[in-house]
Order: sequence, then structure tokens, then C-alpha cells
Amino acid sequence: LSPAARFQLKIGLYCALCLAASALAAPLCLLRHGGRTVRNMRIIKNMVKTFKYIYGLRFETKGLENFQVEGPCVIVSNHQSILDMIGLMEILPDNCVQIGKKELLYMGPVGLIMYLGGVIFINRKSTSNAKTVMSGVAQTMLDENVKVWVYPEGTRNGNGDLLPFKKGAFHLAIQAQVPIIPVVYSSFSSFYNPAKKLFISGTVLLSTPLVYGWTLCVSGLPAEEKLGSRQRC
Ligand SMILES: CCCCCCCCCCCCCCC(=O)SCCNC(=O)CCNC(=O)[C@H](O)C(C)(C)COP(=O)(O)OP(=O)(O)OC[C@H]1O[C@@H](n2cnc3c(N)ncnc32)[C@H](O)[C@@H]1OP(=O)(O)O
Ligand SMILES: CCCCCCCC/C=C\CCCCCCCC(=O)OC[C@@H](O)COP(=O)(O)O
Repeated sequence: LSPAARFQLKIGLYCALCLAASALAAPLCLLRHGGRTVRNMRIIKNMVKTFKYIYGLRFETKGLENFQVEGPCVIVSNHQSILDMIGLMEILPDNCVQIGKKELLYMGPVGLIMYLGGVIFINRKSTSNAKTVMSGVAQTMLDENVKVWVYPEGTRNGNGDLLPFKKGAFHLAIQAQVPIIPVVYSSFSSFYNPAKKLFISGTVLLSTPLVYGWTLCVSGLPAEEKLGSRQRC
């Protein structure tokens, strides 16, 4: 097969896997928890964590101790591709939901499983609508002790740099008065590059830099109030 055909096949298989895993997970979630709840994320996470073996992907982690924040927080990370979801599930803490574009809800079983897992869907084309949804999220985070994972670039970017950040994640952290935890995925370009039709096995480093400075500069609050004994600088 040509590299282009192999690339398409692997992406096709990935979509098929997501659809099949979602179709399998949905009844499990419904039987176990009866409906939409963040607790379903455990079931989803365990399924998605098997995908890496099929694609020969390895995920290494660095600084994950900075990730162990108790209680609500906003996690922000770079967004390179649809494969990010595998890395996300590798380190996803309990009680953590993601913000996703509303179009994902219409992807059949994949949309259903995201709904059941508590993914918060926003309409990127309507700032006012997204803002309304996000302000509801701030209250829910506090009431239900939920963490929220946001890709602040707001879209995929595989160019090896960062797009300017959208502001929703930071408004959310300020509104809820919770810390922001940055997570960095290393570049996929050595093993995954749609422009070059490259998709081979590879290793991703997921690192969590120190959180102290982020909390201070974004919320203007003393970070130690939010991070308790995990004071870092
Ligand atoms: C078994 C198989 C299973 C498969 C399923 C597994 C589940 C895993 C799910 C993984 C899902 C991952 C999905 C990833 C995505 O979909 S990424 C795309 C969607 N996400 C985002 O877009 C998030 C980031 N975007 C934002 O935060 C934006 O800010 C947004 C809220 C959408 C608004 O965008 P926009 O208007 O385009 O831009 P700005 O950020 O510049 O905002 C404009 C002005 O509005 C002000 N603003 C923004 N948000 C708020 C707010 N919450 N409260 C008050 N004000 C707000 C902002 O400050 C700007 O005004 P000023 O310029 O400051 O005056
Ligand atoms: C009955 C309808 C059937 C629809 C079939 C759809 C088949 C697709 C199946 C699986 C695709 C796997 C998606 C996994 C979820 C990954 C989420 C994700 O990374 O979304 C991209 C989004 O962050 C940014 O979108 P854009 O970069 O702005 O674009």
C-alpha cells in the first residue's frame, strides 16, 4: 500500500475503533450509572487506554505530581490532533470532564458516549452562547467537585507551535476561583503528520509544568490558598 493509503486506513481504523468502543461503552455506562455523569469517564477512559497498543503509541509522563490537585481546577493543554484524546485518557483524573465543540455531539455513538461522560458542548460560533454555558460550568465545578479540561487553542494545531489562546478557560478559572493546571503534549510530528501522510508508532511526553506561577498570574490570588501544601515556585 502507498503511504497515503496506509495513513487513510489507520485513520479510518481509529474512527471505527472510536465508534465501536463508544457503542460498547454506552450500554455499560447506562447500566452502571443510569445516565449522564462524570463517573462514566472511568469506563470510557479504560476503553480508550487500550488504543495505544493498536497504534504502538507510548505515553511518558513528567511532573505529574503537579497534576495532583484536589478539588476543582481547570486543566489546559495544547491540541494537535484527534489522537490527543488517547493521551488525555492516559492521565485523566477522576471527576474531570472536557469542553468540546458541539459538532462532536452529532457523531453517532461517539457523541452519545461523550454526552454520557459529561462532556460540556459549546457552540464556538456563538460567543454569547459559549459564555452562558461556561458560567453554568463554574458553579457546577464547585457544587460537584469537578475538574474541567479545556483545549484553549480552541481547535487542532499540528504546526508545532501554539495558537493564541481563547479566553474561556481563564474566565472559567477566575469565575470558579480555582487553579489552572497546564499540560503539555510533546510534538507528534515525528510519528504523526497528516500533510506527509505519516502515522507510525511513537512516543508522546505528557508533562505538567509547575502550577504556582500560572495560578498567580491568571487569577491574581495567592496560589497557596488554592493549592494547599503543594506550594511551588
Ligand atoms: C470510546 C471512544 C470515546 C471517545 C470520546 C471520549 C471523550 C473525550 C472527549 C474529548 C473532547 C475534546 C474536544 C476538544 C474540542 O472540541 S476543542 C474545541 C472546543 N473547545 C474550545 O473551543 C475551548 C476553548 N474556547 C474558548 O474557551 C473560547 O473562549 C469560547 C468560550 C468558545 C469563546 O470563543 P471566541 O468568542 O471565539 O473567543 P474569545 O476567547 O476571544 O472570547 C471573545 C470574548 O468573550 C470573552 N469571554 C470568553 N469566554 C468568556 C467567559 N466564560 N466569560 C466571560 N467572558 C468571556 C473574552 O474575554 C472575549 O472578550 P474580550 O476580548 O476579553 O473583551
Ligand atoms: C451517525 C453519524 C456517524 C458519524 C461518524 C463519525 C466518525 C468519526 C468517529 C470518530 C472520530 C474520533 C473522534 C474522537 C474525538 C476527538 C475529539 C477531537 O479532537 O475533536 C477535534 C476538536 O477538538 C477540534 O476540532 P477542529 O480542529 O476545530 O476541527
